[in-house]
Amino acid sequence: MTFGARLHNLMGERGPLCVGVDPHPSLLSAWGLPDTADGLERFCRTVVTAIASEVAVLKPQSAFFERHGSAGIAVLERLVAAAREQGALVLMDAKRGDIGSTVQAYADAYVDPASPLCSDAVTASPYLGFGSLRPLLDAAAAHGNGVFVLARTSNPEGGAVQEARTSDGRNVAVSMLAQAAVENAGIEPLGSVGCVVGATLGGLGSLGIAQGDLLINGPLLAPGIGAQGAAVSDLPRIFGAALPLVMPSVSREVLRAGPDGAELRASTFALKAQVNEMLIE
Ligand SMILES: O=C(O)c1cc(=O)[nH]c(=O)n1[C@@H]1O[C@H](COP(=O)(O)O)[C@@H](O)[C@H]1O
Repeated sequence: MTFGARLHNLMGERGPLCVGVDPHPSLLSAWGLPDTADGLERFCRTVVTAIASEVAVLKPQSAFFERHGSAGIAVLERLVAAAREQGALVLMDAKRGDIGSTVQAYADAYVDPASPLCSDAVTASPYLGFGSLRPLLDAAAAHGNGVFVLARTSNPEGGAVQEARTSDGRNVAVSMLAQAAVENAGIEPLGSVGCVVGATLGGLGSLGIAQGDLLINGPLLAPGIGAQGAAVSDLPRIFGAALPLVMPSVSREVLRAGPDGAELRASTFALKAQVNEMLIE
């Protein structure tokens, strides 16, 4: 089954909330854990036990594992396996991008089942050109996995690049959305090439993005809720008719509830309820 189909089904069963696994040093400390690979392992075990059977997608942020070197990567490998055992899809937040020949190696690492880091999907930066991601898009499709391409990121600096105009007059973010839509054209029930559009953006009009540009027939990852200042209630204004494609993504706002597993679960349920309510309205 394709990633898009698996995600579509699971979003229907569990709701669209994606929880990010971002073991910041400050969070490890707040949880009473050491800033070591062992601390990381215990952090991940708690998160998986508490919520991996409740959310559609867990999104580990690779950087927080990489900073612990090979021992951290080993923890990440175990996290991927444990989360999937609980039925969650894993979106590896690695934001990789390079020339095509190197992107092939990232494809081997993140979307090929022969790799211990293979995930259901991976985030990718298209800022060496959308076409440079071709080996990753092709490998993901061949293995039934997905790719999330950065379009308009949640950080304030993103606009300087992503709102720049391309030679055809569209802005860069819209051009990325349009190219993702081409990849997903005609695929039922949902394509496997997602885009990232921050939940922090206020109104799209001022960004040169029309709501119709968001109808890419693929998932829209919307980070920025909680710690970056956006709220679930901002989503309808930003996404409008594209709301059914949106996966709101939250890391610190949920993780702060730890280390108690029951509180972590309660914080996740509270956010899931907010998201479901917003979808019904
Ligand atoms: O690809 C992402 O997930 C991402 C894209 C983006 O535009 N903004 C963004 O914050 N993220 C990631 O989403 C997570 C946000 O974490 P919190 O701000 O703690 O919820 C981090 O891991 C970011 O790297």
